[in-house]
Amino acid sequence: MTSHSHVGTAVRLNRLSRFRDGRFLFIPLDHSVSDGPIADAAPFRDLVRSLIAGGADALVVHRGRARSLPPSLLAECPVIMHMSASTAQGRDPDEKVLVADVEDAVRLGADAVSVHVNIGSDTEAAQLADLGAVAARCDQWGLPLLAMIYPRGPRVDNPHEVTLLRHVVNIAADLGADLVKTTWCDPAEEMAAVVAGSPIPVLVAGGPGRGADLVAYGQAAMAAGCSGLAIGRRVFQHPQPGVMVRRLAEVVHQDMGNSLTDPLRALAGSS
Ligand SMILES: O=C(CO)COP(=O)(O)O
Ligand SMILES: N[C@@H](CC=O)C(=O)O
Repeated sequence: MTSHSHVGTAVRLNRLSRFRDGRFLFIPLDHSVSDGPIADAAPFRDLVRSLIAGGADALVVHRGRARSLPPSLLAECPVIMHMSASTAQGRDPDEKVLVADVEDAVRLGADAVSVHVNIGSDTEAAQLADLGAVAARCDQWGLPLLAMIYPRGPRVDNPHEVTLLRHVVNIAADLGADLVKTTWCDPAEEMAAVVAGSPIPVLVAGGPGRGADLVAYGQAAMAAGCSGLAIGRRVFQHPQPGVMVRRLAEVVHQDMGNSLTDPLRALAGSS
């Protein structure tokens, strides 16, 4: 497990890993702001139930969305409160702005916060300033910070290029994030160099529907040394999201064999 000088941060980082093995399967559901609704209200609650039952380590949601879910449900799985927003309809969808503060997360009972930064965007400087400010606030509260940091914008030719990805994960670490989520590397074997160059655990995002098998994708990421997966669309758009989470949980927590039976049993009971 990651070492951390702040006890609160270390305790919460442990909670973010269901089996306390330093591996993470996060399911981001923040797309309702960036891209549009994920599901109607009642089906959304059912989706959350199935993701938890399937074995997600934590869910990433915006502040208001978390408040719309039953506290009893939220108590079953750590929540990472997302603090950044932009929409596909905006003048510049790469321009992420802060829409919450760290104290909101504390009031919500969240176990961590996340901030999105697009390196190479026209507003990179403001997003970096936001990341640094949130990192300082997280230090005060002992709350882990997940940086979602991508090469994305008019100055980025290839967002999957290894040198660029090595740079962005180091920016996240240098500015004070505890975990970094970025995009996959192309070719995939070079992801190991991204992980090796990062002083903090690296999680890989899913991206929109791609041809390759998602489980194989997860296996390749873990084999490259990633500490986990943060996969949104390809999980919640799957015909059986709970089943897909279960398969990915087996990939992420591969040494936890028998322990996985608990969420699996819960999944069977909820279907
Ligand atoms: O973390 C993510 C969005 O915040 C990744 O989501 P996707 O897997 O849909 O790209
Ligand atoms: N953080 C994500 C939101 C969902 O897709 C992004 O902007 O890419």
